[in-house]
Amino acid sequence: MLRWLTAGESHGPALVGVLEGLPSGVSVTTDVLVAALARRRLGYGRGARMAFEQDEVTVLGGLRHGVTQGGPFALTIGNTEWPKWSTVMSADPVDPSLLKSTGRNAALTRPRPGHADLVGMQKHGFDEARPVLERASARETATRVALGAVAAAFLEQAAGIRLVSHTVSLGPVAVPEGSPLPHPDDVAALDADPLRCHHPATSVRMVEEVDACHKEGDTLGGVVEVLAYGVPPGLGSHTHWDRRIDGRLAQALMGIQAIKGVEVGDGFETARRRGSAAHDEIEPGPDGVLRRRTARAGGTEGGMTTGEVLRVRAAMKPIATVPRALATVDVATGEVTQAHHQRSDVCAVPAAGVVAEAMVALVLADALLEKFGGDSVPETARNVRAYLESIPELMRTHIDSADNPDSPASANGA
Ligand SMILES: Cc1cc2nc3c(=O)[nH]c(=O)nc-3n(C[C@H](O)[C@H](O)[C@H](O)COP(=O)(O)O)c2cc1C
Ligand SMILES: C=C(O[C@@H]1CC(C(=O)O)=C[C@@H](OP(=O)(O)O)[C@H]1O)C(=O)O
Repeated sequence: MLRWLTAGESHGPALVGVLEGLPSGVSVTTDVLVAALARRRLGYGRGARMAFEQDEVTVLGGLRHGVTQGGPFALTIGNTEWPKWSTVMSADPVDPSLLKSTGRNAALTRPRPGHADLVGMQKHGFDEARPVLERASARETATRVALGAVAAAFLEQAAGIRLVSHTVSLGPVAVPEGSPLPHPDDVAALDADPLRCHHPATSVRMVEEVDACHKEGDTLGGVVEVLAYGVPPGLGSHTHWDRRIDGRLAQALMGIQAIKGVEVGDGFETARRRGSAAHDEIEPGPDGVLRRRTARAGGTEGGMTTGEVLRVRAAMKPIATVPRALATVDVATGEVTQAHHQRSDVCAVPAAGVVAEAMVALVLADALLEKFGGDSVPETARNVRAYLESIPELMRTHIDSADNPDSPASANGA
């Protein structure tokens, strides 16, 4: 079992992450984590903070000379803005006069609709939103991306699984249905695109949409898709609700700030189809192993991966801190007013794609370890191979691997 925990506030000294249950022998370096974090900061429409703050990664445990040791992997990501916040966010009590002098101490009593402010204050008995928003903030997703990069390294090294994510829609602008899916080799090109969109003409329209929104003091949401190639059949289980891989992916994706919907494969569209047009018919492939004619299910059946490309989508609502501030009530005075707003992202959909990719990596790494175990990468890899070879010949299915999604060579057991 793989477990991960994060701690830390948006304007605290650092974020903290622990990944426990990872085998030894995963090759990963601080540079890999830094590169993963840089990807999360990309994307057109992000606010001022992304430009001036850096992610300072320090690995504190579980890694030696670039190879995991089998113990908990622990890291911190320093908030370089900390010196400006060290009084407001001090762990220990501070002199109130000192607090006043920071200029950052105005009580946040005008909760933002769509953010955690009001309900967080109610729930915890706080009289302002600062302690709520500090932890509700998606700054925390930096930690998940760093831990996800370790999980992704394990997936690739133990089982040849590779991931890629992209933006499929932004507000009303969507990639046309039937457009080619990105491949993991496209990650660099996707990261270079302002919206992490695989369809250049749509990306241009998305940039225009962000600009229009920005001009009008508004914000945007959108939909991201994560693809995992090379996933063996049988991760997850049909036997119990909380073992289902689709359920676990949905929980992980819905656990990202602002994600309000998850689809596996064609998702809601599938519900509009007849059964004859909804499922993936099975046929003998030219290479003698079974294939599915279509990829509507998104690589899962019965709560288990099928060997097809795993395809999941997450829908992000528009950013809650709307510059053209939304109506609210000052909970200190009862006055009808506008929500507090200093700065915010117009749109963070490209970043959400990178976070979603990290969450899928963590869930798949957990499921891979559950099925195959292994205290070291070679042991897990050996178990994966032995399992694939054990599947009777007439039952073997093609695995859509990143090396060759349609090649008979990537059929399991071959
Ligand atoms: C990468 C990322 C960046 C975000 N940036 C902002 C932001 O700048 N301003 C904001 O109000 N919300 C932002 N959000 C969304 C809030 O964190 C989220 O709406 C809030 O935590 C409330 O949770 P909920 O949307 O799940 O209800 C961002 C979310 C993500 C995933
Ligand atoms: C700092 C990050 O994202 C933040 C997420 C966020 C929110 O409300 O979720 C609000 C903004 O922070 P602030 O209110 O301080 O400007 C974003 O910048 C990050 O992703 O690293």
